Amino acid sequence: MTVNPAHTALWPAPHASGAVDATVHVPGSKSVTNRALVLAALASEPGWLRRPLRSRDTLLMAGALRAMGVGIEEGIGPDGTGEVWRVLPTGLRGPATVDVGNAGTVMRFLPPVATLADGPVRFDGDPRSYERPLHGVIDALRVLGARIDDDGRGALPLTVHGGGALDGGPVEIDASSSSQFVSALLLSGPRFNQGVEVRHVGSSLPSLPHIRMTVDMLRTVGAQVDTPESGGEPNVWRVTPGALLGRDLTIEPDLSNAQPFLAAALVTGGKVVVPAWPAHTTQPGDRLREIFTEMGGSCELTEYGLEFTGSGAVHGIDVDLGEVGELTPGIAAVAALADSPSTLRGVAHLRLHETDRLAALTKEINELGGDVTETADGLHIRPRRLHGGIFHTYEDHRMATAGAIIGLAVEGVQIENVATTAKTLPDFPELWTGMLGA
Ligand SMILES: O=C(O)C1=C[C@@H](OP(=O)(O)O)[C@@H](O)[C@H](O)C1
Ligand SMILES: C=C(OP(=O)(O)O)C(=O)O
Repeated sequence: MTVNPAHTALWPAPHASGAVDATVHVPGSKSVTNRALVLAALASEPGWLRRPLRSRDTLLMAGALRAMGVGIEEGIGPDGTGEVWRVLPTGLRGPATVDVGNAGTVMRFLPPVATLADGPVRFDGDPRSYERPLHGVIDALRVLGARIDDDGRGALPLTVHGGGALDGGPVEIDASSSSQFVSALLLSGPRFNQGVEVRHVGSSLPSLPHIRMTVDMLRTVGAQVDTPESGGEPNVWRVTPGALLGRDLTIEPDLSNAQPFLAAALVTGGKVVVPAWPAHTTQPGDRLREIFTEMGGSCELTEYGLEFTGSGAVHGIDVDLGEVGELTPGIAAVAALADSPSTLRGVAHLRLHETDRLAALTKEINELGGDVTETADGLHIRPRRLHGGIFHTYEDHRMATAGAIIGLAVEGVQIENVATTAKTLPDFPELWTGMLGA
């Protein structure tokens, strides 16, 4: 077996010698970019994405759509203000091969798209992608009329035998392991002959803001969507069949990727400004304004962006993160440095994310001298004096950024495979050292 040297490399996490004071331009949102790509590919006319995120997950999405015949031209905007991608939809083609990497958005959002292709589309990905839940999408698509070959586990790898169209209609799913099952079916829903009606029948449903993001973006491209919030039944989303418009969309900064930078202000008692923080957004990262304020900071949202200031004190928190699970690693890192214990709840489904995030956070923080225990649905974190050591990342971008947060306050932390941040934030090491003025 060959070992990728990048995966074993150790990155000395910079220690902050004082309060940070920086403006950090955070690249575009992964979740918005990948939804925008899918919707543009399904539209009946060309569309544009301004300031898309260029990272492993979004390049995998673009590559997969290209493999199915979609034109995606990458260029620079006429005003020189950043990247613009022009998406030229076509009749979707098979045979095609899709590499999903370890991108939840690619492995879940694209099998429904592939049912519309005129031939087989083979899906494969990183070893971890075989373990991540996909049954909600596979089973639902079969009910809606699709032919899918998998190995019987309801997971990757698989082949969707696109027939050029899909009946669609009503379907029940259990999306308690991932909100992305619901988003996946809704995003392609307008292109199914009968649209789609998704009824979630599971015990809980994580990441609701991400489902709202899907609904909002569908409506922006002209789809008609009925939701529990618009007066419909609880846990039922209905998408009417119809053509989608090509739009000119500007992608918001990734607020979940803003997290480590805001955390830096919090743990060093400094100040970080994130320009272009949206006044209204469905991104879960917007909840950081409230969560990090409760943990000791304060913030001001202006037309320019978000200014977040640490007070010098960091407090523990008792919080249900079920709606904003992807914020858990960064919150756990801050909680390990706080002046009181924390309980993070509602995130059992994180065991099936990029890695088992609850186990990984527990192990890595404890190996630096911490006192973290796993609960059935989260973590108990009792802050202790931490020491340096290797912080393993398990090919999880948010483990790497969590380790960097701890490294600000604890000397001698080394992050193994910081390059794994390329999943959603390839510039992380440069942005981090830039913030610290190094
Ligand atoms: O739809 C999306 O863009 C996402 C939904 C969430 O997934 P889960 O509901 O599987 O947690 C989130 O954690 C992931 O980072 C992005
Ligand atoms: C869970 C995450 O990613 P994915 O889209 O692969 O599910 C994440 O980014 O925290």
